[in-house]
Amino acid sequence: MSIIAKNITKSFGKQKALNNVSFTIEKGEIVGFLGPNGAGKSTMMKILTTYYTADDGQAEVNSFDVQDEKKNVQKSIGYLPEHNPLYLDMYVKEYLAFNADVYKVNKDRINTVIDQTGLGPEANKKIGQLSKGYRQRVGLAAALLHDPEVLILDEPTTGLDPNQLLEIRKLIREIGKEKTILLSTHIMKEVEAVCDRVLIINKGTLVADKKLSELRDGQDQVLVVEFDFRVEEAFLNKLPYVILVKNIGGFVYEITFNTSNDMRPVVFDFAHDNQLKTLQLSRKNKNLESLFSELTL
Ligand SMILES: Nc1ncnc2c1ncn2[C@@H]1O[C@H](COP(=O)(O)OP(=O)(O)OP(=O)(O)O)[C@@H](O)[C@H]1O
Repeated sequence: MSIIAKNITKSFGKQKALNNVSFTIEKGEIVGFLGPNGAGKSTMMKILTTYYTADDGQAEVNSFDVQDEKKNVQKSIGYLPEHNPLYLDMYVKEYLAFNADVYKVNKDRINTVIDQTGLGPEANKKIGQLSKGYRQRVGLAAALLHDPEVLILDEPTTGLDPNQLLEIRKLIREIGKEKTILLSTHIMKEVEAVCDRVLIINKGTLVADKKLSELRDGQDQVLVVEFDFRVEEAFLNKLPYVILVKNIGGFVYEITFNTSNDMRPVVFDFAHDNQLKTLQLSRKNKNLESLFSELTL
């Protein structure tokens, strides 16, 4: 297991930033840490990176305890903080060499991480001359210098334009082939584009831990059906695989089925056989967006 968090609690004065949060992340996973502003994402990341100490609970990175084996945890982690602190007057290579000194990393690694993050064309410029997207690449390159097993990225695409955003996401996916990645964001599309799994946190509490594939191919299927006449809900309950029928106004019903078979033709035939006309029939899948708003509103 690359990351283990067990019952982590952390308060700032009266403000409980994290309340009994537990999760595990396996080697090689790319996990999105999703939550509204102030949910506790950065606090959790800072505990994992040893910047903060939890009030309660225990955490491990790469089998090292974040409290008792800080040095080993730091060696195992590459961290890109939310406000990536770069020295704008330094040249890219100079900055990476400076970091290599701090981490006592062989200078050969500089060219490797420059290649890995696609920084080549900009490597001889001053950081201050780079676009925000390239500055993020510098941050990623610095985080990768000591070849850590785990990358912790705090909102890595904030402030990037749509093209840079796609490029950085692609890069993260590429890096994720070799590393375990935990990245925080409040952009659902980001999680869908990059991650294998999502942890949703709200007001310091973990409210969901789901594989993206489960969300995509989930068993529950929700259909929104509009008939030309009122139908008793008990009548619609006769449909196969039905688990829930809800009238959502007028003659419109939300019907949940527990099957991955497409139920639209079945509902259409059922209506026809019972002298009903189907005015609308659409599939409303439980996607990340609906799950997120259900859990964090
Ligand atoms: N150093 C601190 N001192 C006092 N309160 C803090 C500190 N760090 C975080 N908090 C509070 O803890 C809560 C969680 O903050 P945190 O930064 O972890 O949230 P977040 O999910 O990362 O939010 P955002 O998406 O806005 O970055 C917030 O209410 C925040 O104000």
